[in-house]
Amino acid sequence: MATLILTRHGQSLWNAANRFTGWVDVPLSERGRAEATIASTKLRDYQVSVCFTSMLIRAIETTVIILTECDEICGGRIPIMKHQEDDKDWHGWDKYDGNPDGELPIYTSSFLDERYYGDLQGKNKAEIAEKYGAEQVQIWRRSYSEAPPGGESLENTRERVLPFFTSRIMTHVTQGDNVLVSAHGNSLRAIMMHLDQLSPEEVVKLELGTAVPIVYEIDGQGIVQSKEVLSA
Ligand SMILES: O=C(O)[C@@H](CO)OP(=O)(O)O
Repeated sequence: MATLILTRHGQSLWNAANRFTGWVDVPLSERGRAEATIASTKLRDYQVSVCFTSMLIRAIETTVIILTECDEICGGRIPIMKHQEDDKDWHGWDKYDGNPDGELPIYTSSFLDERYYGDLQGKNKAEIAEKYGAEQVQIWRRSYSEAPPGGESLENTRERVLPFFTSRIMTHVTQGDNVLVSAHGNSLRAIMMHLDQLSPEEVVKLELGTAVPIVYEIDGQGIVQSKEVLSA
């Protein structure tokens, strides 16, 4: 049995400004950093041995705050960023003869990035709802297969995220490693759709709070045995 912790990043400066963000690399707000610190406290009784985060700074900041504000979760190891090690362009600059047992790897991957929001990126959500109607905007934001103009649908996001999740992340989980994943509303929705066996109709209602950890216990066959949302 292993623990898989999923967490959406803390509030970003564009979440606070109600702007569509997608792949725009916006950092956490002050509140977002505080939310990540609270998440860290909630996770103090868990120990992880490998972490994954998207390439976007809001997810990376959230991971680092969780691991360093309450370092029990690292089990005495030092967290080290491992940037795109799978990438053919990775040039190995962070290679050194260290002590891997004393380190907690944090793998970054663009497969975990937020849904690409296309032409909506940077636009204010309320202004777009005024222009196109609240119903249309809700469909762009939450439907499974309808993509926002020029962007990715949740279905497209799922096609991008799931192969990485099953090949890289679940491999650790089924071997018994406790894993922390920090990502985004829509990339995590895709993962949770798979873990919770949600239909396209059911996933429409799934909303994730900023920096709220979701803790799964998963057996060696990859079957979910329990799920707990560590909300306030
Ligand atoms: O703007 C975004 O990238 C996302 C997450 O903040 O928004 P939404 O909730 O509309 O998917």
